[in-house]
Amino acid sequence: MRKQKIQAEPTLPIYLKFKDVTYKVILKGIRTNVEKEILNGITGSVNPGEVLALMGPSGSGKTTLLNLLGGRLNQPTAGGSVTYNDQPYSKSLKSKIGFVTQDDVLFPHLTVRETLTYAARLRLPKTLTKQQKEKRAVDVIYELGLDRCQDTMIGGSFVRGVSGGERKRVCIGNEIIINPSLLFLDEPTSGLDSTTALRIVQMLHDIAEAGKTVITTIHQPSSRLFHKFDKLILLGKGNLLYFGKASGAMEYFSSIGCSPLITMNPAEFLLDLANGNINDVSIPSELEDKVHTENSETETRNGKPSPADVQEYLVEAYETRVADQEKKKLMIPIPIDEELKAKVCSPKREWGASWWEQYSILFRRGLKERRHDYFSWLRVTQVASTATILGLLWWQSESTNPKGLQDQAGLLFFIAVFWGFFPVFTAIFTFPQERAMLSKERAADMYRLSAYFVARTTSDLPLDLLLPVLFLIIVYFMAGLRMDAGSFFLTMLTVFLCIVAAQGLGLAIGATLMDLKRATTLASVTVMTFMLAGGYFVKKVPIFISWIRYISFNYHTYKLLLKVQYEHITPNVNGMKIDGGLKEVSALVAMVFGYRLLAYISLRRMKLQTGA
Ligand SMILES: Nc1ncnc2c1ncn2[C@@H]1O[C@H](COP(=O)(O)OP(=O)(O)OP(=O)(O)O)[C@@H](O)[C@H]1O
Repeated sequence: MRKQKIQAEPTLPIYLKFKDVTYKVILKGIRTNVEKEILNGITGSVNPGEVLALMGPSGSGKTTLLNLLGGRLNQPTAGGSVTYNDQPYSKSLKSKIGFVTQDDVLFPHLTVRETLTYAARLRLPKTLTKQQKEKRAVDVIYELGLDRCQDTMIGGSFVRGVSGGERKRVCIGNEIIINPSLLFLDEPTSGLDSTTALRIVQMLHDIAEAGKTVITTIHQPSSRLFHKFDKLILLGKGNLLYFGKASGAMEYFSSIGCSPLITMNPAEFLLDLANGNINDVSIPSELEDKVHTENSETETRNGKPSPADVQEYLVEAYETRVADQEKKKLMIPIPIDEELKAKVCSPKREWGASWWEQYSILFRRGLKERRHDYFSWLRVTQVASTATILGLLWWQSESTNPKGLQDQAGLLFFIAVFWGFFPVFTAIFTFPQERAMLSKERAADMYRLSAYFVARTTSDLPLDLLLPVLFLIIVYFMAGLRMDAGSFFLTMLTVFLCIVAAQGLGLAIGATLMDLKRATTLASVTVMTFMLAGGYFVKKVPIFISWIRYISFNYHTYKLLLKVQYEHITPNVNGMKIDGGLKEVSALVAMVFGYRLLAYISLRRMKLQTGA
């Protein structure tokens, strides 16, 4: 017999009501800005124990409405009222809301069990012990039927992992682990076969039966699936075409004169109507009359009303027959006492773990996830083959004569450039996936940004060392650089500082520019400028751009490498004075912190942009 289940937070019954919800976006035009109405006066409600489905054609505003109801679109262009137990949205609700987004944002290299355990440890309240949190993750695994794949990696585009349905269930598990009172799901069944989809919707039904409020968008449900929903909202181009019991939808539409002429899946019929497609659908005389009057003027529509006419008719019919009645229903007070009502608006935000716990969980998770990136054969081969080619080109090079010295300095310059370029681009390319995860987890208040940032920086360090060590061992001995332990380790340290500084710059650029193309362009231009100002090609840099040298990690790395290799034999190489070792080290250390700080500020700003 399995032991008693761990209860996360007790379920708080939440009655969600929304009245005349509107939402607009301002589209920037060449001359003037254009306003686009996305939602237009949506009213409805959903109670604990019910599943509300949002249906409508693509682009009808389902996701926008879901985000608004979930408190994820606090824009000034949103209107109307949304209340939770008759109270407005407050930040404390975040710990009671689960939000499953349309895209499955998960770390591909973690197993199902690891994913849910980390989520449990970060999200469950501090009052539970580590063992209790881990037990809760195991309970959720069994609840969702994921026990057979609990040790399988999630997988992604390049890694084979769990199936689409299992992945979706992991995403749902990530949210139900906190026992949310209010659960939002954006298209939880898209891309799944009908049996798996039915299993997921049945699961939502069971979750609601346990006293939770569930709201889900759904694209094209089968008829079996459609009957699992308690309430339904049908949207068409941002307008409300129906709100009420899902089982009463067909009756309502037949009462306004629209019924299927052949046997049809109700969902298919409703979507056809919302699209204005009335093939195989009987239409009311008012709509037919409209066609006759209009056709006598234009003669264009083969005796059928246009989709816009159908829409207009459905919106009007709802407005005149049902809307007022539903708005009145919203005025009825909810059947819970004041104390429970007040619980949704406590101003305190509670973290599931202390700063140190957050840091240590994120550190371990970062190591586990990114070690696959670092140990990928592609990267190891890339670095090892570059090192071998360099070793062969500079095979046992001499530094005892001026010609040999000049050649060898070229190798040092290349090392400074390679380890300046490579980490910037690695950071830019790996960040988009992480950015999606960061936005999602921060929107759910899983951890502090500072804990994430410090964990990310420190978990990268041991991994950052491995590839340069491999690189330097190959190049150093093949090219015959200065043979003593001190010089070898100082060279290593210099390269390491350069990498950490470059990574900070990559992170900062990646977080500032959301678009990968623009980020890589800016990174190329920046690193190229740093490289050119690095003192190899132009010794006397014009005064007005000489400041670039001070922020160029390539320049300081190159100078330090020269100092480590040739200080004992010559005062300058290619006209570049060998001096100021400590100055260069300080500059590199300052850049390590400076670029990281820039990255942190960019991440903070990114947080504001996503509204998280
Ligand atoms: N920030 C925005 N800027 C411009 N247009 C937007 C914005 N947000 C939403 N839209 C537009 O609003 C409409 C509704 O979008 P939404 O994503 O809510 O639709 P949907 O019903 O969920 O569609 P789908 O089923 O395809 O996911 C779309 O036409 C979309 O292009």
